[in-house]
Amino acid sequence: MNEWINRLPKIELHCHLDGCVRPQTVAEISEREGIELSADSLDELTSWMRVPPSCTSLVEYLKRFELPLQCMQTPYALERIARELAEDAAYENVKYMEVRFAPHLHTRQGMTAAEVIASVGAGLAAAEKNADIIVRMIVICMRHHSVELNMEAVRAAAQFLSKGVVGVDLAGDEANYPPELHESVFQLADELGIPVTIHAGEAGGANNIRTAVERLHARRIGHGVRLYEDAEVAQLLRERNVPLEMCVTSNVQTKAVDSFEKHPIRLYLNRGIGVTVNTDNRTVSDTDLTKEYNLLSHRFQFKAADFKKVAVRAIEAAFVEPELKPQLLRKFQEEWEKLGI
Ligand SMILES: O=c1[nH]cnc2c1ncn2[C@@H]1O[C@H](CO)[C@@H](O)[C@H]1O
Ligand SMILES: [Zn+2]
Repeated sequence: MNEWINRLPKIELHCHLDGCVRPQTVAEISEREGIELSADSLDELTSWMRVPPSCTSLVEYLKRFELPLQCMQTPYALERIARELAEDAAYENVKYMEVRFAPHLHTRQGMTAAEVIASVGAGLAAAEKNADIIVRMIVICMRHHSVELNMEAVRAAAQFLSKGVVGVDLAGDEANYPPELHESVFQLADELGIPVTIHAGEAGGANNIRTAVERLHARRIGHGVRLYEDAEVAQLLRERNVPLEMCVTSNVQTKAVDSFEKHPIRLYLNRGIGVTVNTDNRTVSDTDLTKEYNLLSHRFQFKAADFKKVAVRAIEAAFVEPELKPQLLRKFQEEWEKLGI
């Protein structure tokens, strides 16, 4: 571990709320709400919430969200989990973060999508009061949900624009649900003026990245690991200035790449593709942003200049109110100066 990496100012654009729940919090909420969990100890619970080393696909990876979701069905739970995630990130020196979640995965006990968003927003706002961090929300549409339900999610997101929500996303099983199924959903998002990011090129090919940009209005791409398959799509991203939200540990676990050695993050950075560094899911992937930065330092020869470059790119690509960006950039510059980099 390098001490200076701990102290680097950080920014995260791709982080799922339900993939980042503290196991201890799941234990306490299940106790409080009388939810029966099939784990006898905190260690066992923690191992159920993490992806096993044997994971072979995104579909298998996605099964790990069922347990935390059982404990994310009330305003209390959502508010607390959101606050804790923002506090955990602030502790790592994350200065700006976008937290994403699918409102319709949290309606099992009768909450509406708007109530879900309001609860998460309240938790994030509480963390902002106590720590030096700005946090915004991205509303996720799920690939296996109907177009109608996803349109409802987009309309709910629109209600919270400039009240914490800054974008919408499409997530879930990419291999079985191609992006074009939800073209009309993101057409609506565009009409409502909501910025779009789309998970693509993770469990599907580079063609999904093209579809996301050309037909679903994506301004950023979640993962985009398989961009290397098609030089024309890479050129499209450069021309339109569309960056990738890369999550190296998660990408190896879901087998978007076979191994760390084969991960293209360094290649993309060298070739002028916009690269940002993210965790995806802190608990499910057993990581945090500091671990990801250390991984990049040790396995991908990331130096201070590279970390600065990805941070500047992430500030540019952030969906936050544009007037906050100069202030954010200044904060990063001050911290870099303190570190002498
Ligand atoms: O890397 C990913 N790729 C695709 N879908 C994901 C990934 N991580 C999480 N989710 C999905 O997004 C939902 C809402 O947060 C999670 O429940 C999970 O199903
Ligand atoms: Zn993701």
